[in-house]
Amino acid sequence: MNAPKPASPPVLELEDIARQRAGRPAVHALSLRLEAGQILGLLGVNGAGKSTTLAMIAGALRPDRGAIRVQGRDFLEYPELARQAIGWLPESAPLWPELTVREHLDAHGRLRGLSGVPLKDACDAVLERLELKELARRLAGVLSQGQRQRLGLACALLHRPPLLVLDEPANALDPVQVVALRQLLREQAAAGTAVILSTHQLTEVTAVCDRVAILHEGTLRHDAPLPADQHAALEKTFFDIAAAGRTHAA
Ligand SMILES: Nc1ncnc2c1ncn2[C@@H]1O[C@H](COP(=O)(O)OP(=O)(O)OP(=O)(O)O)[C@@H](O)[C@H]1O
Repeated sequence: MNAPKPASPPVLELEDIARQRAGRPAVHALSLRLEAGQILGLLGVNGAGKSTTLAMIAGALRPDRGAIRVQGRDFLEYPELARQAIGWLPESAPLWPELTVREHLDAHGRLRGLSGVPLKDACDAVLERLELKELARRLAGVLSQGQRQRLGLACALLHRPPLLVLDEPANALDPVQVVALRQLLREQAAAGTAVILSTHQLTEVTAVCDRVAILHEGTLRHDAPLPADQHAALEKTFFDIAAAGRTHAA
């Protein structure tokens, strides 16, 4: 008799992670799991700990405590995983003003082990998908905010990582590009990519996420699937959590 196949580990697993910033807890006792093909929206008021959480997942900030596993492997033991398994869009995409759009993509690809034809094909694919083809030779220093954001997204997608970590991905995008981004994220999820994104916009979450987590004062207060047509219910949950925090802080 065949032995039962072991279930594959979640794409991302956070186990009781915590991080202080400037001597104060920014993220506290945070645990969650993200499976292939899920789009998780991380909501929270300013300072709730969203960017700190995403930076820890991306390997840019080390947690003070807890474990981060990507595809079942401990992230702190295998930091190279960060480059290979994760596509990260930080809050403001760090770009070199004197490099062109294509040079950015080329550099990102090389850092992730791509070269030759696969690198060229990957760059062409994201230039096309993010509508950056016409801008390929333009210097990053003269891009508009929305174009910079699209270049940041292209860098995150380039090496086709199984996990996308996107901090405010709709920032600076015009309404047409916001809709295009939603479509892109749905495509990624349909292909099995797991996505975690932070936003202040409840509409972004209800438009594209199938699960929502709400962080408040560094603590996970809500983590639940998000069925379609749940905007009103999510709005109430979010404001109840935010208002309770205000009463507590007053
Ligand atoms: N570079 C830093 N140095 C010190 N403290 C920081 C730094 N960045 C963030 N913090 C603090 O950590 C806490 C969490 O901030 P974080 O940026 O993670 O929140 P956020 O939910 O992403 O907020 P926002 O929605 O405003 O971007 C806040 O109290 C913030 O002041």
